[in-house]
Amino acid sequence: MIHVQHLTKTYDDLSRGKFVAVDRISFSVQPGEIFGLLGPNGAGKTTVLRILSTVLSSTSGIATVAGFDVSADPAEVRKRIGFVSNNTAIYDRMTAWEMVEYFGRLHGMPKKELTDRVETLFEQLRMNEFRDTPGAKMSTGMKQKVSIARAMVHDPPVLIFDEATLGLDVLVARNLLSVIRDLRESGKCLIFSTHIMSEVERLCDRIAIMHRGKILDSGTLSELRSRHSENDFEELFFGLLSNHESAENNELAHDVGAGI
Ligand SMILES: Nc1ncnc2c1ncn2[C@@H]1O[C@H](COP(=O)(O)OP(=O)(O)OP(=O)(O)O)[C@@H](O)[C@H]1O
Repeated sequence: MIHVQHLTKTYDDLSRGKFVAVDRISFSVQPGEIFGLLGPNGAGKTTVLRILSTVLSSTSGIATVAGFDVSADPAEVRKRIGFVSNNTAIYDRMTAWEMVEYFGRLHGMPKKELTDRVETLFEQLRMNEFRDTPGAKMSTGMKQKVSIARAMVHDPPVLIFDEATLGLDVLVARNLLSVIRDLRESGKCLIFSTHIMSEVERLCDRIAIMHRGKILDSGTLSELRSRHSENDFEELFFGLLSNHESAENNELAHDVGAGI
C-alpha cells in the first residue's frame, strides 16, 4: 500500500547550508498494519510524512501510495490518504458536524453519501454529544476527534498520524490509540509517528527507528529485541542512537584527518 525507496530530502538552510533531513530511507506498509516511525525531535519524521501526503516534494527517491507516485500523481494520492497531526486548525465558529462535512465537500463527496458518512463517523468516534458545539468551545480531546474525523471523511485506505498524541492528556491519548487499533482491524494502512517509546511498543506492528534522517533499524518489536540482544526497548533505542552518533563522529574525524 505504501512503498518508500531511497527517499531523500535536502533543505537549503541559511545557517546550515545544504542540510540532509531525510537520507535514503526505505520502508513499506501493508493494509491492516500500524507502522511506527520512532525518533527524537529533528529525526526527519515529519518531513517523510509531509512528502507522503504530497505537501512537500522529495529531493530524490520514490514514494508511492496505493500504486500512485506522490510526485507524479499527487491528486490520486490525496484521495487515498488522511493526515492527522497535533496542530490541525479548528475553526472557532464552525460546529463539529459542519467542519467534518465541509472537508467532505472539499473532497467532492455527493450530499447524501457525505451525510451518511458523517453520521457513521460521529457514531464510530463517539462525537454525537458535541456535534453542535462550535470549535471555540471544544476541549482538546473533542478537537482531536474532529481532526481525525475530517481526515477520515473520504474514507481513505491510508491514515497518517504525526505526533498525534502530543499535548493530549493520558485519557484522550489512550482513547486515540484505541481508535487507531480499531482502524487497523478495519484494514486501514496506518503510519504513526512519535518520540514516545511506550506508544510504539503498545501499538505498532512494525517499527522504524529514525535518527538524523536515517532509519537505523526496522522490524517487529521481537525482531528488534533479538537482533540487538536487548529486551528493554528503551535501552535498545538509546543504544542504537548513541552507536549511530559515535559512528558519524568517527567518520567526520576521519574526513577531517584526510582533509576531505
Ligand atoms: N523548511 C526547512 N528548512 C530547513 N530545515 C528544515 C526545514 N524543515 C525541517 N527542517 C529540518 O529538518 C530536520 C528534520 O525535521 P522534521 O520536522 O522532519 O523532524 P521530526 O523528526 O518530525 O522532528 P519533530 O518531532 O521535532 O518535528 C530538522 O533538523 C529540521 O530542523
